[in-house]
Amino acid sequence: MSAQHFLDTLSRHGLDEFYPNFSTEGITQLESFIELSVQDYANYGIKSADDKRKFVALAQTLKKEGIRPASNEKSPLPQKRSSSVARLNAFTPPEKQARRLTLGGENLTRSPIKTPPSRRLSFIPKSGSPRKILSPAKHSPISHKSPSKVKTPPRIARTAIQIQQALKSVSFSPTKDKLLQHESSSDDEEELKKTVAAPILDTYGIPTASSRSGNYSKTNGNVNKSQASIATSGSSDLNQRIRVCVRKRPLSRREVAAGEKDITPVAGSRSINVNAPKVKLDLTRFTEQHSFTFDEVFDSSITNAQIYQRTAKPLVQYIFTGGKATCFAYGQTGSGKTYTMLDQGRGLYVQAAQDIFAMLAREEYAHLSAWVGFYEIYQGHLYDLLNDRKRLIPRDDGNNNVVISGLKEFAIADVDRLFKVFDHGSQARTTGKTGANNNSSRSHAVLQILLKPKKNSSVIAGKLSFIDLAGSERGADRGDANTKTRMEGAEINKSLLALKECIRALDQDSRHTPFRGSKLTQVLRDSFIGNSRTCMIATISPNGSNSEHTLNTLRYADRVKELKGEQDGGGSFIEDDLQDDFQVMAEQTAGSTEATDGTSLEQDKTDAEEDQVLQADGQENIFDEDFPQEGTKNELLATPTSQRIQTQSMATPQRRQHYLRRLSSPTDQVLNDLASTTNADSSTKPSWPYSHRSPPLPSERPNNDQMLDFVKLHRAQIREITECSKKETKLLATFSLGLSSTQHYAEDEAAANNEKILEEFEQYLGDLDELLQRKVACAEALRDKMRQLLGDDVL
Ligand SMILES: Nc1ncnc2c1ncn2[C@@H]1O[C@H](COP(=O)(O)OP(=O)(O)OP(=O)(O)O)[C@@H](O)[C@H]1O
Repeated sequence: MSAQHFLDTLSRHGLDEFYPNFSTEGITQLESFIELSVQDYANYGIKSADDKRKFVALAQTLKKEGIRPASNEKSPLPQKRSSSVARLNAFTPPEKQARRLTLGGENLTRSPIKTPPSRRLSFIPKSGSPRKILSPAKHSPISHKSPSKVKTPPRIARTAIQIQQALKSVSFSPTKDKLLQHESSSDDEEELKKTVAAPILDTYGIPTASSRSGNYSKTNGNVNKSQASIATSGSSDLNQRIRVCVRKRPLSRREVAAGEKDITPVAGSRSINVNAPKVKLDLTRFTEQHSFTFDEVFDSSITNAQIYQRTAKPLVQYIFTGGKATCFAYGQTGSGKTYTMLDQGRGLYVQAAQDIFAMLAREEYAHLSAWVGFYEIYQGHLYDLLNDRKRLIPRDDGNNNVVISGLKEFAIADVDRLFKVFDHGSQARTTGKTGANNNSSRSHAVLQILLKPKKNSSVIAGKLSFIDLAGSERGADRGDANTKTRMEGAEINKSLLALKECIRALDQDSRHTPFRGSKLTQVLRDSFIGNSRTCMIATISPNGSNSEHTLNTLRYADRVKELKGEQDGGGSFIEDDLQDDFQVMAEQTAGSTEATDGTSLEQDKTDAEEDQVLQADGQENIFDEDFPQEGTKNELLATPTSQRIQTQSMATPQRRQHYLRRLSSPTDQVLNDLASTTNADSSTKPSWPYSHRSPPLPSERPNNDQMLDFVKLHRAQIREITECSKKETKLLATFSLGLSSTQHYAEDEAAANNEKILEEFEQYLGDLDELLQRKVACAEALRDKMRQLLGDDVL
């Protein structure tokens, strides 16, 4: 009986998730399996009574079917495993177990699990059957047609499926494959002998492809030719909710001059392999081969125009149906993110804009106009690239829409105008020189193209965002020399880590997704939930010295690919909101103690330090130019709230007065309104108490959905305001602590300290100002909505 048969049997009984546990211990055949006693099961991660029952039943059935225990001389089954191994299987996620299990000869020897060689070999089928390719449909992450019904198999099961695929397809013989050539050492016999190739591994380290020695060219790359024959050529659905593509850039001149080779052969239109050069401890070189499949893989010869057709174009069409779409590039520095997304003239945004304007020229969309906003996330803060790098604040409008308070948006009529606006913004973007890229983006840049009705520019009828993320690698790897660059790198990585956490949470259907972990994730939130489409383009460098980064990028992309389609906002987020409400209440109760807690004060300090307003570069004023025409005919409403904050300015005393009056006693206001309405016509009972005017027609009254929307918005704003209040309390506590400690200084020390405390005071006021602005923005958002519901003249 073969390992395949064992796995098939487990699958038939719904127990295939345990296969990695068995095979790790060398149990790959039914004959070995039936030797196990019930007590042994726990060692293989079979913990629940139900699972145990199933296994007992399975063993009995097998025995009845005539399966006999393996012969005694063969019985290398460990009677007792070391506790570390038991722990491994009990608590290690299956994909990790699988990874440990299948990292090829090299990694197995390093693994703490000492598996007898014969057992390891039993994992490999004898014959070299042709490799079967996962069908696109099976492998594609989410079908847009019925996302809620499509269930991605849980990782554990998926891993088993992958193993199954591997078992069906793997035709290598480790003994035969021991000596394979390394592409860079073809002329050197000695080197050749020292160089070995491990089987091809997928993301999780599972062998995936035929790696018989015959499939490897003696002189050249290991998998290129063999993989070409197994290429997955079918194209994937362009309209998936989350689409993940990979783009490989060509070798640069510098890399060619340094004798670097392309180690990332593309196999067909959906698969890519990475032949990562490795060195063993004894300095023997070998190649670790990985195989990945995505929705689409673009080889280095593919142009931006071709990529556009397969990535951003479907998103353009989607936003004309009223949706939100995001296209973002992720990858290490110098891998081509900016070139792909925001290259002036060739970037995807240019082609998208051309198509958008072509669509707007159609009669059916004549009522819409296009707007553009451009900002960056640098060191944890948002800066408006079209408005003198003004600090911006992201917030949630209560409908799972991310709104950037204060963002200046410009109406654009054609691509030329967009170029000009973009050009201006690009110059304001933070770039720098890193070890890997002379013109490296040190921030995440977000270019938004919005569709708005011409008659009401406060409504967003479609939104397409292009996000050029900052490089994903560690500062040390970039060869960053100075502290500033390293700090930038740290912040970039913090945000990308937060993004990863969110992706992981979504992937695991976690109850709570930590979108608030960073500004980047706050901004990207609506790309992953609700009525949205997202296309991620993972950019990779092809050369050997970047292989680790390339693998990291591809693994990251693979995670995104597996996001489930059920994350559609809706119910679960309402529940989240409620949960948050309770949390807020609990926190409010505990609020006072928190402020005096030493740990949180320490955190406050860090927060305050992090929040230092960065020196804005002296930018020329965009409004000096003859585009876009600012403020003409009130067309420049950014987000409804933000623009008003800017133009009407809370700073005017009247407005502040008005605002405070409203905030302080809404009930009085309402009662007065009510009284005046009642007095005006005592014979008519006021059916519309908030109104100064005659009651609206029934058709104008808010319906249930609108009221529900309002409640959601209100809840979101309360959350935001509460968060601000908490920060305010911390801010206050930190500052007052510092202030009171000055009283204990001797006179001479006090003078020196005064300077410091003054600085801190300014900082404190600056931070407070920002928090107050955020609160005001919340109140304004609510009022905007109220106006929308009740009419402008009501409030
Ligand atoms: N597909 C490609 N074809 C030709 N040249 C490319 C391609 N992709 C990138 N390049 C070149 O490689 C260099 C680095 O690209 P780019 O600046 O886009 O990298 P990046 O990933 O945005 O880096 P960073 O994160 O540091 O900003 C540029 O000179 C760019 O012109």
